[in-house]
Amino acid sequence: MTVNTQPAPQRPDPRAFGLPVVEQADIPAELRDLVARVHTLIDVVANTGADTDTLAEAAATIEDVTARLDVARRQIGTMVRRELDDGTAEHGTITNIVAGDTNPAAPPLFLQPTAEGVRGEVTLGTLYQGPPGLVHGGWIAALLDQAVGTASSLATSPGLTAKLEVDYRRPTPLFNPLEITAEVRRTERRKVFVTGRIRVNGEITAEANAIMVRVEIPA
Ligand SMILES: CCCCC/C=C\C/C=C\C/C=C\C/C=C\CCCC(=O)SCCNC(=O)CCNC(=O)[C@H](O)C(C)(C)COP(=O)(O)OP(=O)(O)OC[C@H]1O[C@@H](n2cnc3c(N)ncnc32)[C@H](O)[C@@H]1OP(=O)(O)O
Repeated sequence: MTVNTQPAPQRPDPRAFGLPVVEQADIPAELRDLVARVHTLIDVVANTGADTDTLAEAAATIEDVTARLDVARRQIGTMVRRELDDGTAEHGTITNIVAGDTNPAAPPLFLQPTAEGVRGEVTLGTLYQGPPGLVHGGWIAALLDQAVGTASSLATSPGLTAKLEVDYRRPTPLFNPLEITAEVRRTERRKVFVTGRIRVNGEITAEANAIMVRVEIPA
């Protein structure tokens, strides 16, 4: 059960904001496959030591593929509706940099409701590297922002991050499963106070305290 510190305000339908909504189940398997392959491609490109002929040939091929795909773009702000394990649903932008279904640059981090709030696991490679072998601090903040935002949205209603304070306690390593959790502490009018944590092998490497401000629902 999700923590509800006061009666849940009405959940806005993104269509009330003029945003299109795609059902997660309606995203074609071919697009998911493409996204996964491009995610691998980005990682390979970032780390390649291939010879210059191969690099030039690859660039030409990718230019061609890019032109073939860039024929029809989704509206900015397109949302995806995802069914969650507890039978509820959430909305997020389809290209969200942390969790977007169609974003090849996203890790992606999938969060599910728990008794306390939300929880997810993700393992990051060198695309997310800051110091050698370690996750970039900005990405640590991004993962935590996503977690506190989702916990707040599910427990109350969607909002924007007004404040995100991150304590970096231990280096967060690449290539290790990261456990990401967040829980709502309390609410005050439109403000939602949320704590988020990243753990590696049970040890907290980063902790965030955030204030989400719930968006007003248009009349
Ligand atoms: C917008 C379209 C939404 C569509 C909705 C539909 C569905 C969406 C669903 C999805 C979301 C689901 C999951 C989310 C996943 C990930 C989350 C990522 C989150 C982000 O990546 S998000 C981007 C970064 N984020 C911003 O881009 C915010 C920029 N900012 C502003 O847009 C304004 O600043 C705002 C809106 C924050 C407040 O503005 P405002 O005018 O609405 O409200 P106001 O100023 O009156 O503040 C009200 C009360 O918050 C207090 N307060 C305000 N700021 C504070 C601060 N910094 N520290 C402490 N308290 C603060 C005041 O003191 C007052 O408190 P009090 O009630 O006590 O008076």
